[in-house]
Amino acid sequence: MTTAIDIRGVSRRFGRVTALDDVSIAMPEHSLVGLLGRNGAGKTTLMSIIAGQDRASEGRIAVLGHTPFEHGPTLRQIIYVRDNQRYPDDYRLHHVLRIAPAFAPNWDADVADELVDGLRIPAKTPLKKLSRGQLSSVAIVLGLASRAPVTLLDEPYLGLDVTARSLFHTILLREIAAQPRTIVLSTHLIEESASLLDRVVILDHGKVVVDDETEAARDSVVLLSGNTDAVDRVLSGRPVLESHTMGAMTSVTAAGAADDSLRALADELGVQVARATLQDLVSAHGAETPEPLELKKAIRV
Ligand SMILES: Nc1ncnc2c1ncn2[C@@H]1O[C@H](COP(=O)(O)OP(=O)(O)OP(=O)(O)O)[C@@H](O)[C@H]1O
Repeated sequence: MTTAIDIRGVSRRFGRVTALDDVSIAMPEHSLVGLLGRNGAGKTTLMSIIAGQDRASEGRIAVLGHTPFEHGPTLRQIIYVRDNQRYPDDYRLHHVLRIAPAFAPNWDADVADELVDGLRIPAKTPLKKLSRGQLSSVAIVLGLASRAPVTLLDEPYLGLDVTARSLFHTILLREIAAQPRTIVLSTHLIEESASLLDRVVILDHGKVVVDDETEAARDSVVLLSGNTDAVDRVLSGRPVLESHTMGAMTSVTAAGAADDSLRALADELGVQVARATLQDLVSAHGAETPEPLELKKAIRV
């Protein structure tokens, strides 16, 4: 498996803020990677470095074998569309569509036209007057019609209506099949994009806390719910990432797979065992460290 984006020991500091802290990730070629995590986790900072628009304070990065920063041939292989893309004041859609092919050697005008129609982007309105969702639609046109070998989509769903999101998914999947590419997609609409993602990277406080295939990542934790004492017994010392207690009942997201012995004990004690959704996983890794259940029980007494 070839690595398209190779990130080794990357840190990025802004004054006293450490936005990325010793990040190492190998993103395989032609995979669709979800870059997930809480607000401020470091997703945009990492995308900017992959896109060659920013430099790491430490560490190194290779995109298709080269450091992207100020390396023209590599930059031409990358499209980066971000949530706050800015355009000159007088720009309308046709300006962007005319200029884009100069920056995107694989530009496909038919894909662009199909998206412009389907997403109902107004042609005559200055871009600075477009609604939030319409601006996201322009970014999606650029992101998909560029057919760039490395496509970075930062929050592509912001403000998009449900029909537009569905069209984006359909064309994204069709486009990947027609011309495979490595895609990094950052979003907070996790369940909506979960079925698209081959892999997930979850950042928290600038560190990688999950980097795995999506299904394996979901199986790296287990959800338990039931009587607090019974849940505590089933946990048998497993680390708890997130917990909620209401009265005598507790639900937890705990580290580790749901093996046979856990299931047997849970069954015996009347504790429910469930598989985590991707959203459960992201939420758990972004949660503050919960108090031990022992302490919760003590407080209740
Ligand atoms: N230019 C900058 N100067 C100072 N701090 C910055 C700068 N850019 C980012 N940061 C800080 O770095 C951290 C990571 O920010 P980043 O934008 O990468 O997060 P994010 O995961 O994309 O968040 P969100 O989901 O809210 O978009 C935050 O604490 C942010 O305030």
